Amino acid sequence: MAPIVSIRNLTKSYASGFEALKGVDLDIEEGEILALLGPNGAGKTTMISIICGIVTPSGGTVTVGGHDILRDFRQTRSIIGLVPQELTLDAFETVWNTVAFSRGLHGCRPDPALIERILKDLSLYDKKDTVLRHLSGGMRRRVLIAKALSYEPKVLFLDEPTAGVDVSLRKDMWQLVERLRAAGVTIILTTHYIEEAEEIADRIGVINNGQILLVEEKKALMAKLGRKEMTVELAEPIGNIPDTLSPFGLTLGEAGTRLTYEFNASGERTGISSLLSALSQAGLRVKDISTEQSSLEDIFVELVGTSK
Ligand SMILES: Nc1ncnc2c1ncn2[C@@H]1O[C@H](COP(=O)(O)OP(=O)(O)OP(=O)(O)O)[C@@H](O)[C@H]1O
Repeated sequence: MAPIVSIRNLTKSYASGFEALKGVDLDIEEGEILALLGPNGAGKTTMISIICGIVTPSGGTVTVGGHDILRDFRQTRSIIGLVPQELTLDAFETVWNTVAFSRGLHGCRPDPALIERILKDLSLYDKKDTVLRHLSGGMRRRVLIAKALSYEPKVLFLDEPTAGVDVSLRKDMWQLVERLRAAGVTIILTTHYIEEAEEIADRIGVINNGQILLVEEKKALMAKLGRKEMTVELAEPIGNIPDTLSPFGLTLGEAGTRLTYEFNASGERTGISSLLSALSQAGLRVKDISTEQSSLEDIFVELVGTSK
């Protein structure tokens, strides 16, 4: 199946001469959830803004649903929803009118039943007649999402949807993203919460200094780059690691009772059983064993750190 969003050699230089995007290539598949991770200033918002028609690209092409974002901007914008980072809402309008008006703006027929469902899904229905300036920041963020959903986009961009929101709203948001995916919506989100990407994304893209460092299935990424560590607690301390254990590349902790073994969790052989028998042959008694896997956060920090 052709990708729903296809980005080729996308560049952006701002008027200041700053190169925010330096030749980005990216395909986004229909129905997937892609999380874009990157430090502040990496170029995430610039990329999303270009796809949504808010910023003009300096070079390259982007198609959405097979349509060019510049030539066929009406078609592409009608299938894209954007929940921006900044809260841009009319403070004196009611929740209902804001959301219903957004649907009209996108040329869709009025559909009060749909608006009602969206507001209920976002726990906003009891606030439907409240003017926006009387809502909390978290509620206003929900209104931004309701606005973007009001015209039933096929592709939804969420630019840091949970920045500054409380834990319960974050969990609600994750559930909503799941429901939208089940309904076939493609979702691209940027986030600084790596835990969020780990929780909901199918694929992870890492962007830094205007370049995509990698795009990979979350599970494959964790398996490929994730290292596992096994810690062995010895019953009695040792001064040195016996020579017979040297092939395992162990490190000995300060107290002489903790041995650490690093292994590749996705490899055919982890070497754990041979290590355990070598320990017993060396006459070392094992008190406890634990393993730890590197998280997406460790992987991200390492990737961005080495690309500087
Ligand atoms: N209008 C502009 N004029 C000049 N430079 C800009 C403009 N907008 C953004 N930039 C610069 O482009 C770079 C990328 O910004 P962008 O907002 O795309 O990053 P981001 O990855 O979304 O960051 P954050 O995580 O902080 O939102 C930054 O260095 C920013 O200062």
